[in-house]
Amino acid sequence: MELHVKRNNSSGVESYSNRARMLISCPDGPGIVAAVSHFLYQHGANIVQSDQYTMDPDGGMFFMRVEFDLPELGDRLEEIRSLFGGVAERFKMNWKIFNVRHKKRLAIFVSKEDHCLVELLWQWQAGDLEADIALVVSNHFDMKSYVESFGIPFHHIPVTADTKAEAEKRQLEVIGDDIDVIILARYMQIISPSFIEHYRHQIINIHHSFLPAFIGGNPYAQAYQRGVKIIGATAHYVTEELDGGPIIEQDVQRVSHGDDVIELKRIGRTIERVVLARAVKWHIEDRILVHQNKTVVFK
Ligand SMILES: Nc1nc2c(c(=O)[nH]1)N[C@@H](CN(C=O)c1ccc(C(=O)N[C@@H](CCC(=O)O)C(=O)O)cc1)CN2
Repeated sequence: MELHVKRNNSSGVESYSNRARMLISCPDGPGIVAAVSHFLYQHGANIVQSDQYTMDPDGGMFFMRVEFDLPELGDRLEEIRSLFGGVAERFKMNWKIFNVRHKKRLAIFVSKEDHCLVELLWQWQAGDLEADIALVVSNHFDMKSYVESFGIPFHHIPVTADTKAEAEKRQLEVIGDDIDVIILARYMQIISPSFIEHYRHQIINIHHSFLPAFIGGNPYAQAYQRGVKIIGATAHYVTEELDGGPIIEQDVQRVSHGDDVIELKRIGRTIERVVLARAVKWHIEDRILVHQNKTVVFK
């Protein structure tokens, strides 16, 4: 079987050897940007990008994303994190600092539909996804040979209503402890609350409708019955509320009365794969902050 040789999978990460990203959310107030930028200046960092947003300025929330270069980052990151704790405490911040060189590790879950998985594999192979696809998990064998042709481990873990708890236990075992994000690429199983608790806001699903329309199963059939003139897809973080998690990205496409369910699904597949890939890329690039059940996405 021909192995899909990775082209240009460097993704440029090597050229960012001292690049870090910081994500911050906290109660809004004066002086936050000054405190963060002063702290970074004090410790020899050079800010290369900075974005911020205030939700409901009167006593609302403040969100910030900063990219910066810091000499000897690898050796100094833990010290910087420890020192920043004082600033964070002063402003009651939730915050994270990421070393860009540490590529995120993805686990992709898939059932039988291939288009979203294929899109992610193509983008990864082309070097457009700055991450490592550590493994693919599926409750069916359909995608095994295709996944393994990329040199990626494929784990078949069957799931039934009666075996879901055991199956999820096995899934957690094969995932291990160093997966940063799980992508449900048309994985057609409801994830349990206990599994979600392990990976809060680290599981991204693609729902094949323009949420909140047509929640649950068979959204294209629902759309056809409703006689819609637009269909869409929604990428969201998975929560206990089915298809109700924080929305990351959406897109739509016009349709007409002459498009039956098969045609709606065909048109929808292109939307789904593009929307999911955008959401995964933004998560990998640390562009997404979640507050209550909404996201702030610094593009
Ligand atoms: N806890 C959550 N789990 C999942 C979510 C979510 O938002 N929260 N999104 C779904 C994806 N999905 C629609 O996009 C979806 C998938 C599966 C089902 C469903 O009813 N599955 C049945 C089994 C069906 C089968 O075996 O073929 C089930 O799990 O009992 C509804 C919606 C992914 N999971």
